[in-house]
Amino acid sequence: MALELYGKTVASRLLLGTARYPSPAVLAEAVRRSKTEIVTVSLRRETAGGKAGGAFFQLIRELGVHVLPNTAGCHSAREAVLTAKMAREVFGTTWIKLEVIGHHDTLQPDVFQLVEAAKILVSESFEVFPYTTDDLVVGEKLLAAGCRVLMPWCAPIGSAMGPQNLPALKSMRAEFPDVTLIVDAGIGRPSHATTVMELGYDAVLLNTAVASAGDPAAMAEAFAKAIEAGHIAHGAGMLEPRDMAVPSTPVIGKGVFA
Ligand SMILES: CC(=O)[C@@H](O)[C@H](O)COP(=O)(O)O
Repeated sequence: MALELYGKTVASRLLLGTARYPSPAVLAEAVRRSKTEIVTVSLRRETAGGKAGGAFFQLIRELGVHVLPNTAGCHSAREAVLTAKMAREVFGTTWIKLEVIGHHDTLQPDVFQLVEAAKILVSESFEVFPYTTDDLVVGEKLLAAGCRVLMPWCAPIGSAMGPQNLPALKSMRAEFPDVTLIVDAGIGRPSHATTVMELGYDAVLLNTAVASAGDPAAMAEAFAKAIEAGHIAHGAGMLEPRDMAVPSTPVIGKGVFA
């Protein structure tokens, strides 16, 4: 079944970041092979970098996918709101992936500033995708602010560590059964993506694991397949692990050779 995000429907459950690719051509090929329909773009990083600017944004527009601008690099609600407004002008979208970084080493979100920024942006008709921790109370506050999607981390951005707290991700899924939940950040391998999709997550957003792979386009395809596999497996109803062996071959009616 397709994924619905603020009224837009997409078939792919992979959202791809656009930073750190060896070249624009490799980025374009990775997007094609992944079959993603949504890419996230850092307005701040690109405008600050100078060299990319307009040409990079032009490339993104030509990919023919939905653009989810992000506020990467912002450290306060004020900065994030300003960046979101610039992104709305540049990309003509009310979607915004809201990142407000609070900790230098872990890039952990500042959840207080995040909630404040979300309230302001929702009141200004933005459709907010908040990058958050796996904290249930923060999740509730973001939903109360008007977010209809939550994007918990599974590990620090760029760490490739994969899910560090599966019980917390499970609780989040159980607590918010009707909310669209997208794991964002820290995924390192396709198997990590499958694991979170098997928990019933709706989608995965990742960047570094694809962009920094030896062959980013091939890795993008691997992630697309892994995410789809996890999604199908969740819907198919998986067995719970058991302590004891259960014979898979029936013993009734077997021949007796004394
Ligand atoms: C591209 C982007 O938005 C990142 O901030 C995002 O959180 C992805 O994280 P990884 O690079 O760890 O996949």
